[in-house]
Amino acid sequence: MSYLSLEQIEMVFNTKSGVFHALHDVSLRVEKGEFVSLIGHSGCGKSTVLNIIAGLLKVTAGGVLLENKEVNAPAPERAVVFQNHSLLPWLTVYDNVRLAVDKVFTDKKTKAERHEWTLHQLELVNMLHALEKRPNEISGGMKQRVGIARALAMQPKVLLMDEPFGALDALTRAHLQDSVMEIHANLGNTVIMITHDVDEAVLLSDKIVMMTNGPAATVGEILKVKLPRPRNRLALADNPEYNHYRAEVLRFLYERQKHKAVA
Ligand SMILES: Nc1ncnc2c1ncn2[C@@H]1O[C@H](COP(=O)(O)OP(=O)(O)OP(=O)(O)O)[C@@H](O)[C@H]1O
Repeated sequence: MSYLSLEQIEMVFNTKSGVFHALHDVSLRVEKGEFVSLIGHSGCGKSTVLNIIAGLLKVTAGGVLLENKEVNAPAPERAVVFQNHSLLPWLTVYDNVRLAVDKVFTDKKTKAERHEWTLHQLELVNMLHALEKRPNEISGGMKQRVGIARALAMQPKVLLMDEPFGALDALTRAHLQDSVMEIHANLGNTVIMITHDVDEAVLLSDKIVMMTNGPAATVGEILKVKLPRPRNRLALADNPEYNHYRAEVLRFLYERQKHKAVA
C-alpha cells in the first residue's frame, strides 16, 4: 500500500448549465518523501485534484487514502501553499507563521518551544530578517517564502502546492525552487506541486504526472525522473538525460494533448 493513494476518482460539478464531468478515473500512488508534479493544459483539472487531496472538495466517486486512512476534510497534515500567498495582511511575518504553529501545537509544545519552532521555519526559508514586517512591506517572493514556512510549520505529512512560483519573476522563481529543493532534501517531505513550467517539473520532481485535457480528464502518463540529487540547474542545462525528460513532457503536452487543448 502506498503512502498516499488516489483511487479511481470521479469528479462531477453541478453547474447552472448542467453537470460537468471534470475528472474521470484518476488513480495515483505517491510514496513517502516523493516530490510529485502535476502538469497539464489549463483547465484540465490539476487544482481539482489538489483540492480533493487537501479535503477541500468532496469526490463524486472514488477516494483518497493517506496512510490507509480516508481523507474527507481539510487538516494540517495536508497543508496547502497557493499561488497567491494567503497571508493575513494585518499580521507580521512572524505572527502569520506563529498562528499556524499555535493552531497545531498548542497542546504539544510549550510557548517557548512554539516560538523557537516559528523561528526555525522562517530560518528554513531565509526570512529571519523580516520578522516584524507585514505582507504589504515584503516582495512577492518573500510572501511565498512565508507561505511555505507557514505550511511547513504544521509539519504536514503532505505538502500541497498550487503553482507556488507562478506569479514570480524568473530569478526569484529560481531562488525559491532551490530553497524548496533544499528543504525537501533536509526534511524529506512528501510534496505534490502543480506547475505549468516543464523545466520546473523536471528539476524538482521524482515523478511527473501528466494529465489529459478535460472534460473527464485523467492521468495520461507518469514520467519518473531519475536524475541524481542534489540537482543543479546550470549543470543540468547540458545534461542529455535532463533534456530527454524535458522533451518527453513537451511531447506529451504539445503533440499528444494539443488538439483538445483549452488554452
Ligand atoms: N466549483 C466548480 N464548479 C464547476 N466547474 C468547476 C469547478 N471547479 C473547477 N471546475 C471546472 O473543472 C475543470 C478543471 O478545473 P481546474 O481548476 O481543476 O483546472 P486546472 O488544470 O487547475 O486549471 P489551471 O491550470 O488553469 O489553473 C475546469 O473546466 C473548470 O471550469
